[in-house]
Amino acid sequence: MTAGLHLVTDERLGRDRLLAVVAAAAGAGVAAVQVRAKHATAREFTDLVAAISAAVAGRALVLVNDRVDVALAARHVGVRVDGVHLGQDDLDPVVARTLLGPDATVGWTAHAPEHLQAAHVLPPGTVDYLGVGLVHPTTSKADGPPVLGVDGFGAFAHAAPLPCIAIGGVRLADVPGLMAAGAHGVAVVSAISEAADPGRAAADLVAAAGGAR
Ligand SMILES: Cc1ncc(COP(=O)(O)OP(=O)(O)O)c(N)n1
Ligand SMILES: Cc1nc(C(=O)O)sc1CCOP(=O)(O)O
Ligand SMILES: [Mg+2]
Repeated sequence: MTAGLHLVTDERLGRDRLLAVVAAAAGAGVAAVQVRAKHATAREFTDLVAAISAAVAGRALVLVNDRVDVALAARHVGVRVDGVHLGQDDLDPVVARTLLGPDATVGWTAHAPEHLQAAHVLPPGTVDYLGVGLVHPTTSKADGPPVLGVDGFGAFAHAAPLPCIAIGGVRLADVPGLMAAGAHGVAVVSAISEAADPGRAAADLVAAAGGAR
């Protein structure tokens, strides 16, 4: 179930703080934890996915950012991994779906009209949701896509053939407007990871994004 709140892990955090944030967010009812580690080796990334999956302890989906090979490797050694979130430069989602199987969750980034065209011609059942941003400027991703604003997100979501998760600078105050604009859910890094009480922040965001799973 991909609706609701997604926590995307913050690569700026040390490992102990990161695992504490993930555990608190899972306890607060996030729908998914997406493991994002742009500078890790395949082995480091697989180890991190294992540690995060243990911290989640079955309370949320565990998704791997970018790397189908890492998702498969973690599964191979017995780690619960539910799927992947792929960008436009990552493995083709049709191939990812074939490799991961029909029960996996596959998310895909879309932020331009041509990405919507590509989503429209996907075989049914290939991608579960689209990640759409930026809603607002972000400090969590260098060279992010253009800012859409809440209204721009809503227009994009209404033209999309799949449920859309809003991402990029999303704060608690944005969530009601995004949900009203047609969001299937929201994804955040900073709004949880930078909070003084990540569990409280996650619980408030979960409630605003439609409640616990
Ligand atoms: C939910 C969600 N939406 C979009 C993204 C961005 O993915 P991508 O374009 O692959 O960029 P990186 O995260 O890999 O830098 C996302 N991660 N999650
Ligand atoms: C990883 C990522 N992808 C984005 C996109 O729009 O493609 S925005 C983003 C980071 C979002 O972090 P924060 O909640 O701290 O703004
Ligand atoms: Mg990516």
